[in-house]
Amino acid sequence: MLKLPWHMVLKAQGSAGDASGMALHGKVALVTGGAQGIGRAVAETLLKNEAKVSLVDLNQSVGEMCKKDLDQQYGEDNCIFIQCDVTDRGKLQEAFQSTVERFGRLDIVINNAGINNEKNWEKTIEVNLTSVIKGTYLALDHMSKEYGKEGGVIINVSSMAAFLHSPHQPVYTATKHGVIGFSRAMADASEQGQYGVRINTLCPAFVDTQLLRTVEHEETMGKFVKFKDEFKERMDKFGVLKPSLIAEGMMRIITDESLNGAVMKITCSKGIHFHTYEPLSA
Ligand SMILES: NC(=O)C1=CN([C@@H]2O[C@H](COP(=O)(O)OP(=O)(O)OC[C@H]3O[C@@H](n4cnc5c(N)ncnc54)[C@H](O)[C@@H]3O)[C@@H](O)[C@H]2O)C=CC1
Ligand SMILES: CC/C=C\C[C@H](O)/C=C/C=C\C=C\C=C\C(=O)[C@@H](O)C/C=C\CCC(=O)O
Repeated sequence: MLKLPWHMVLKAQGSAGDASGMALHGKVALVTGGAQGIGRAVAETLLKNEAKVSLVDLNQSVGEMCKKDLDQQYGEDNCIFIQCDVTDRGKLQEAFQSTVERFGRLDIVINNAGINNEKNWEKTIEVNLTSVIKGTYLALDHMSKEYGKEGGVIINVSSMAAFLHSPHQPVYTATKHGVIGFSRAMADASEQGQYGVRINTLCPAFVDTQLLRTVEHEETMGKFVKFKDEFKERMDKFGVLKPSLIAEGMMRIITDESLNGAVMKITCSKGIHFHTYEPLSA
């Protein structure tokens, strides 16, 4: 397999770039939480690289606006928007099925939808962890060679909160730890079971999206809102990333076929890099 350095192959989002941008022609991606923020950024980069994209999101109005914008930029037949609550197993299953029926295949799944709500912490677990598990299993239903499919790649979105816990978001932090553990275990299962599906995790630091603004509000932070000043100090200290850099990291995971079980970290201080784990000792 010819392996070009990934930056030679892809058009980064938002830049003219002189890369061929043909890397993903004919590929189909499903992005949960794709209507805004990080999900929209990666959807744009996927479309720029000639993939077809299924935007799966709870927010009907924002999702329809996102699709309208992307249609204008990339043509009307290259993305669809499916209104779906990822915590609704049946609806999520239908979203996957509709995507395959519309585009004929599925190659890339990005379980990105997430919330930050310490008041309704059960919902946070449902969206950030349980639905990532559901989305991973549905992705395997449509991509795994164990079911006669052609293989593919899954990106589950965690956070640097899994490496630098904070008193402001204990349950959010727990869900992001869980995403890493589940994804690494599933990557091993995929390798040993010869599913042909690479499963990787992405851990951004602070990113300039709507989610980051929830830290100000009692209705999302509950009693932990009293720690918001410390949280904002931490944001000042570590900096805030652009969604486009997260999209760049995701494209690297998608195009580097050597990556399975990887935990990519993206921070202002170190950019795109990977967490290394000590080998298990007896
Ligand atoms: N913004 C940040 O600082 C960081 C975000 N992340 C993670 O990145 C992912 C994306 O977050 P952002 O783009 O920042 O947030 P965002 O709030 O801008 O976008 C999240 C999208 O997910 C959708 N969504 C929420 N609940 C849903 C549900 N039940 N079903 C379907 N869609 C749903 C929302 O409608 C929204 O369009 C999340 O998993 C988040 O935890 C990780 C590290 C840092
Ligand atoms: C309301 C906002 C919700 C979520 C935002 C996000 O998911 C939370 C992020 C929490 C922590 C971010 C930490 C950022 C750390 C860095 O930028 C590093 O450069 C330095 C810190 C530690 C490095 C630890 C390591 O790399 O293992």
